[in-house]
Amino acid sequence: MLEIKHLNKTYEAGRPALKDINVSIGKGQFVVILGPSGAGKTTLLRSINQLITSDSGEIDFEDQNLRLLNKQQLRQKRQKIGMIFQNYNLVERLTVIENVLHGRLGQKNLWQGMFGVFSQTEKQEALRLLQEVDLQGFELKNCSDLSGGQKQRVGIARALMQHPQIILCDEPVASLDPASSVMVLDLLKKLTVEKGITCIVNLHQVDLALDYADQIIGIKAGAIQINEPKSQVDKAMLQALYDKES
Ligand SMILES: Nc1ncnc2c1ncn2[C@@H]1O[C@H](COP(=O)(O)OP(=O)(O)OP(=O)(O)O)[C@@H](O)[C@H]1O
Repeated sequence: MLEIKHLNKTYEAGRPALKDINVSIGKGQFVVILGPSGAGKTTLLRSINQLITSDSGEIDFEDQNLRLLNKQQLRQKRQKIGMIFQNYNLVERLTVIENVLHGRLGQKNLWQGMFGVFSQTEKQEALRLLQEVDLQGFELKNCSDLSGGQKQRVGIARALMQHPQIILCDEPVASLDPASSVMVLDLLKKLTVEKGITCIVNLHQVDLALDYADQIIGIKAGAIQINEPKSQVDKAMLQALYDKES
């Protein structure tokens, strides 16, 4: 469902951050991107929905190369690609339900967006999604009053409000304690299994990658070093990925 072909990216005056990346990702897969700090994980993830502009190559989704779309076309495709972030990217002064409804902003015109015009159906869906992420009763709390794990679950509900086919997760558990990390990753895994949503997840924790991934992409110095189903990934491959010498 997502094909990345010959993708390259060099930041201004830097060495290449992505070098000829070729990856194929199937529907409903839980894909973990691993690699040392500075390897290019965030650049790869954010290049998929064009938050970072790559230099060449293809990102094929629904038979279209996302790199070649105009603004309007890209806006439509981005609706199908949700994103969650290490720092949650919520509007802290707004309530939980308002933040979830923001997942629909991409489908609103400027006027509707500015005045927060949401239908009864959308509000009911937001309530249902908050139940799904186990946050019933929190609807009217301000996001600033939530724990990190709760904030990340609001972020997931907001992404689901878009009806995404893919969710990009940029270090979603890096700021969370172990119990909250498991809760968030369990939830993401459930989305892949039960809804067929593809989750592409940058992680620093190899143990969690091995617990949750269907496919592991290992990236080092901007190049793919591992691209395998988890069952094919062994300790030596992971050691080499993080080894400074190899
Ligand atoms: N905006 C930028 N301008 C210039 N160079 C950048 C920029 N963002 C990233 N880089 C460089 O690109 C390379 C890849 O960075 P990236 O953030 O993608 O790595 P990463 O694997 O996500 O790292 P980490 O695990 O530390 O978050 C690094 O050498 C980094 O310094």
